[in-house]
Amino acid sequence: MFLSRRVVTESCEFDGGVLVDEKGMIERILTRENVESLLTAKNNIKVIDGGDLALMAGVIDSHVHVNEPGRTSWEGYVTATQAAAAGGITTIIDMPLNSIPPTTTLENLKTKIAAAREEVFVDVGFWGGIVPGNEMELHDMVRAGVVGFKGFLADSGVAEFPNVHKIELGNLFSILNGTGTVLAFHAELEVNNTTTECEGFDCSDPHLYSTYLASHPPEMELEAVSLIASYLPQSDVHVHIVHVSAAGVVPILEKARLGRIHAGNKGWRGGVTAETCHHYLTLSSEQIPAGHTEYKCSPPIRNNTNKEKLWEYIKDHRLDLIASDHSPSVASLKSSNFMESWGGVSSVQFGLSLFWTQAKARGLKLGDVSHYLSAGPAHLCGLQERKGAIRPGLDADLIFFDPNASFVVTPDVILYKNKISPYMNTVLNGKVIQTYIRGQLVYSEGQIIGGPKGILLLKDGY
Ligand SMILES: NC(=O)N[C@H]1NC(=O)NC1=O
Ligand SMILES: [Zn+2]
Ligand SMILES: [Zn+2]
Repeated sequence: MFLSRRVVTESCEFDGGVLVDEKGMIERILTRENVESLLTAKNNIKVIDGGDLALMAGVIDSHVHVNEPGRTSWEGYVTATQAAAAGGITTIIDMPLNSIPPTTTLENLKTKIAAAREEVFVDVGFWGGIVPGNEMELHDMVRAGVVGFKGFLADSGVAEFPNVHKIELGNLFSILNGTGTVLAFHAELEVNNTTTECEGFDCSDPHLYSTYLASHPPEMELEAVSLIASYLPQSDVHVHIVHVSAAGVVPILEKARLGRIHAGNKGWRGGVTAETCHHYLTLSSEQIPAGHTEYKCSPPIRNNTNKEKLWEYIKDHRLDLIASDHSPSVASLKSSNFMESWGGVSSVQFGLSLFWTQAKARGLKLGDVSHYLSAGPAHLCGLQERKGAIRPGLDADLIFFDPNASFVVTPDVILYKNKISPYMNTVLNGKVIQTYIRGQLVYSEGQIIGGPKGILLLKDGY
């Protein structure tokens, strides 16, 4: 039995307890009064009392690049999942690219599974990847239990994961129709001579962030999302836009969602959703110093006005979930040159505190955290009957969180492999005190507890 003066759900907070069964599932939610009478009636119930700490559903980070096997000097299952546990994340979903092989065939998925098994400290699910020519693999990967597929519309940054071409989109949508899977897009499309290289525009100083920002204008996102939206009327596939940076994407998606709802789509959010990431909600282009490529990601971090617009959409429930897009690399790929450096921000460990720091300052509540960081990603990944909330029948993936504590991001608190961060030496509000997966303690006050207890979220037999 977990006790707290502040049990948090999406819709309310109360003084009470969460009773967990021997399989690690939530059996009952109790008010303090009912806790007292149950404990009086039964004296063999083990009690874990968090006192005034908030008891919340564990975070689900649906967008993490683990990179194992193949680029394990960048990240790996042990370090990524330990960092996740320390950050109050109880499930991550591994992105299909940057590992070698990428998760683009059933065989490759099995290679990933073999690398991950026995190594994970939180539960791990998998995205499959879409590249030109792997259409025949998609149904097999759905049967194995991938949560969905991610494809790019522009260069992915790694050679073994080429992007999908416009001409292939129609076929892709029809192949996935009726499978119930999710089709997620990295939505950037090269427009008006934009390129990721120093071609076609003034690139005199590649050490300035403004040079990189100018090479990835909002139109790249808007055009990509408009193109994807044009396929929605003929399809029932759940479409998800990952890492939205340009706020203008949101109204385009809403129009597409409305169209689908009018056409009778009964799926979650009309089968059209979008996420944004902690870096777009915390950082702005104005503050990025020359040469500091730990801030480089794609799509890029935009200006403060854009950031505040994203927050407006969050307050109005016009975005669906928030993820980290933890995409680390070795330090040697993060030089002072924005045009050449690896694009990816490392943050898997800090998402909850990053979000809470900003959300609290804007008057949001812990229930909003559970909505965007737990329930939303659970829904996207088809895990809503298993994870993402404090509700009877779900896994007891729980955290004790101190919303009033703060800490400084320093190399010694970072558990992911390459200790690079745009948040280095900054103060974050809200501290994860303990993390439990399926009722078992995996992290407590700075320490990982015991060996890997995570499982892989796949269909039976995989
Ligand atoms: N290849 C890769 O991980 N790219 C990621 N990095 C990033 O900043 N956005 C991405 O999609
Ligand atoms: Zn991406
Ligand atoms: Zn990514």
